[in-house]
Amino acid sequence: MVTRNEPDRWRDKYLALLEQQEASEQQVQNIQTRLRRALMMVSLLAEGQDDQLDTRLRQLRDSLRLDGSDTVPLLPDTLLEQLEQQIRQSGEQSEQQHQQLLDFIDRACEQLLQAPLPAALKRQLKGIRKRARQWQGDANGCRQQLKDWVRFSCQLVRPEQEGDVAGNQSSNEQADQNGWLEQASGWFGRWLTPRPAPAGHSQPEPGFSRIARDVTATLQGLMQRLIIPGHQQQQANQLNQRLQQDLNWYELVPVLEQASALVFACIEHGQQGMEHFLQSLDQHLQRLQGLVADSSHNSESRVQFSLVLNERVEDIRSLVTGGGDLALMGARVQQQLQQILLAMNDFSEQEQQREQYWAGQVAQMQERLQSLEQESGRIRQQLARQRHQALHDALTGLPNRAAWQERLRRDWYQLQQGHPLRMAIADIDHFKRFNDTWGHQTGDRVLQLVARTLRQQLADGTFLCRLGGEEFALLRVGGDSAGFTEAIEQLRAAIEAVPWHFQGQRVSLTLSFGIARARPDEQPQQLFQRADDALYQAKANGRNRLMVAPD
Ligand SMILES: Nc1nc2c(ncn2[C@@H]2O[C@H](COP(=O)(O)OP(=O)(O)OP(=O)(O)O)[C@@H](O)[C@H]2O)c(=O)[nH]1
Repeated sequence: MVTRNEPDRWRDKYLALLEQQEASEQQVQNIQTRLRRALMMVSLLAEGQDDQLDTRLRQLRDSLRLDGSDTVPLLPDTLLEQLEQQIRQSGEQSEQQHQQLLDFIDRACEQLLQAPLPAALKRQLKGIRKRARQWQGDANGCRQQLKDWVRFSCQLVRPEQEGDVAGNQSSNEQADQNGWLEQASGWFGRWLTPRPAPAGHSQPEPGFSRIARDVTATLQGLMQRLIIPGHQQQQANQLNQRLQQDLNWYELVPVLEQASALVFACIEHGQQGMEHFLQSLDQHLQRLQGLVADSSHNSESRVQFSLVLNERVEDIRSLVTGGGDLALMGARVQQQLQQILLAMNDFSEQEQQREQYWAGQVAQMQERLQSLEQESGRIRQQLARQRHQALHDALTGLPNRAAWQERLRRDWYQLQQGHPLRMAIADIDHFKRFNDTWGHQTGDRVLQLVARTLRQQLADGTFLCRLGGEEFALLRVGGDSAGFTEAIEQLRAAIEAVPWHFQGQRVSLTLSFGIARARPDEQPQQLFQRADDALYQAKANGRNRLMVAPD
């Protein structure tokens, strides 16, 4: 067996160790290279979170690249410390940002839940909000939450690309949601999607110009509902024509301006009309107020109504002059008019009741008046009858001595006025013999026949009465003495000419007369006395004659 010497053995051992060292160095080199690459990649991965951190990472990468050797780079302590501090701060900031993001999603969900969204979308929103609260402090959860939120937002904008947004929702809910989404996504979609540039424009037309169709439809609806005054009609027609054409976004602003000007003009016109109406209403109410005030002196209800009307009219006047919101003003005026109507109804009812009461009173009064009239007529007739009886002789029907006195007073007044007055007293000759011969009743009958004959013969204007017994008296105002004497003579002759018969016997019946003309300076009894004296003379001279007293 060959044995190696000691030097060879140590040389072989050295060479083996050298190879082993070279292999180890190579391995370290490989590890360093891999570590450097890993560090580079990690620093690149960590970039983009914070500006200061990015700066430190760039410095780190520069340091890693600096020597270009395969040796381990010498990283400055300060850089490592700064990097460490920066990473700590960045972590805290990242946590804060995640928290803010979750808070924001939470608030946004809260606000969107107030919107009239379909039930399925609301459920989805509630899920997002719930998870946002669960995943606080969890970066992965935060990212997941952000993803959910973005997906939900995409559904609002383009649901057709996201498929079934509500999962197991009912067909009704689906229809409801689709309707809403169609409207919402259509609007957002049109807003966000640009259209090719119109001819003559280099820029594509912004997507929001598509909402011009919605604006046009809305404006057309508005135009149909507007009450357009005559002087604005032309402007309205022009606007309608523009709206019928396809508007582009360049025209949108001027059309909106024109529409708003028209709306303001219509509102202003309506307001002026309303103010004019209110003013004329005020004038009418004032007149009504005046009428009621004029007739409100005697009736409590009228005074009350006048007060109410005053108050309401003042309210309306302050509304009219106060301006303010037109609709509110109109509503208040209507309210005041309602109050006036109620007051008028009350007033009218009270007036009706009052009129009914007074109509009843008037009817009663009329009834009483009628019965009073009948009563007074009856009394009048009775009085007339009594007066007639008081002033007439019951046997002959001629006026009596009382009537004679009354007539003499009246005619005496005529005498004092300058009219001549004449008197005649007549007495039946030997009347006593009628009573004595044929009885008292025959005497009465003689008195009646004489009275009737005298009355028949007497001319108008001569007053005849029975003074009592068989004595009659006559009075005449005016005329002359000869005429009066002749008239008396005719009476005498007429009585004498009557062929009187009593119990088959022809009987002579005559009258004697005494005549006198009144003197202005004498009294009625003096005139009577002179006439009576003349009668006495006639009797004394043989009866059946007349005697005239000297004037
Ligand atoms: N039947 C009747 N007789 C009456 C009435 N009033 C008076 N006498 C009567 O008339 C009569 C009047 O008579 P005298 O005064 O004497 O006069 P005379 O008989 O008319 O005679 P002379 O006058 O002188 O011509 C009396 O007998 C009375 O009773 C009466 O109303 N009826």
